[in-house]
Amino acid sequence: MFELSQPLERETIRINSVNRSVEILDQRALPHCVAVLSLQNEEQACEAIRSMAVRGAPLIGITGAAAMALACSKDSSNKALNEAAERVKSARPTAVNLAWAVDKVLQALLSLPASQREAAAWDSAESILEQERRMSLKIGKYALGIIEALYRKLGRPVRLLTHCNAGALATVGPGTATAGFYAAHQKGIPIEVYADETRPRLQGAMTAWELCSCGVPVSLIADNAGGHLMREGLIDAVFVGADRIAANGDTANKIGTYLKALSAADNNIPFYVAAPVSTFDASLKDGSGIPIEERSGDEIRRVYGADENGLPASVFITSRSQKVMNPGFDVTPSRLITAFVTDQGVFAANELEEIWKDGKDAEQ
Ligand SMILES: CSC[C@H]1O[C@H](OP(=O)(O)O)[C@H](O)[C@@H]1O
Repeated sequence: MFELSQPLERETIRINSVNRSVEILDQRALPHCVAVLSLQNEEQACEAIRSMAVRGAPLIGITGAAAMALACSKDSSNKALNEAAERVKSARPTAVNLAWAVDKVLQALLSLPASQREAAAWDSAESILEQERRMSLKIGKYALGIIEALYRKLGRPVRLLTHCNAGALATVGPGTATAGFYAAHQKGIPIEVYADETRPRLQGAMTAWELCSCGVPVSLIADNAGGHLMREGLIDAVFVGADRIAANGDTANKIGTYLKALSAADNNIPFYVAAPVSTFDASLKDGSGIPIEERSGDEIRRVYGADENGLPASVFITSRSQKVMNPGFDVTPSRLITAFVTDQGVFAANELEEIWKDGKDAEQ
């Protein structure tokens, strides 16, 4: 069993620019089975993103950058790099981090002579990994301020709800939505986390697993229980991640996030979106333009887990021909979001232009 002694850091992906290798933690069978996959080429990296062997907006961005390095090692011509960029960006459409990272690497390479491109591609991928790790840690610092203020006000453990996995498993640091949870726990501020299981891929079970492995008190709940807990006064704040945030603050995140935001608003509970600047998309004025990924219907028809021997297994919970719909994300309007906790500070929706006035890559 893979034991987490501390938030995963650089364990979800390893990029080695010396031996030109990429290894990922295969998340498809977590927490039952832990496997590390070596990605040998761009195609394998794209499949890892499509199949959600790697998942989480920042992490798929980093994996996209690694895919570009693998592609460049094979063929560093303009044509090959541009074609690879389009293939990688199409692996999953909603998280803007993927396109941001791929385009960042592509633009860096096209400005160089072919002889310098391979080394630069691997350096760029490693640099993006390190940048996302620093962003995750900074988000934790700002989120800690919010949680600590709640603790001082309440004088008891702070009860926090989160949806999906915007944790260490979705980044290369202590996560985005969970970054403040880890920071508060490490500072000795008592918290109790409630993690939505998050049908259909049940990423929330991974949130519970990673938090529990680090000693953070966490309860896994059915998605439909979140509103009830809020109405019963059992939740003090909600922290979620994001896949793409439009200029007005409309936020795409895992399906079900919008329902949690509605419940929070109806019960006057603060609702925070935690995300690095790589998740903001200023080119979209609002959330209507955010592409929503439609995933395989089998994710609804089947449940994936482990058999009595701990080996990956799945069972059908519907007829094999059951018609289903499986949108992977929804959009929460900014009016339902209390504030955005970023690596550059905490911003209300009407302050977001502060984030990119110096350019999205304010941190070099
Ligand atoms: C910091 S992870 C952000 C975001 O990504 C997840 O989506 P998926 O598991 O499909 O890759 C989820 O929406 C998280 O909130």
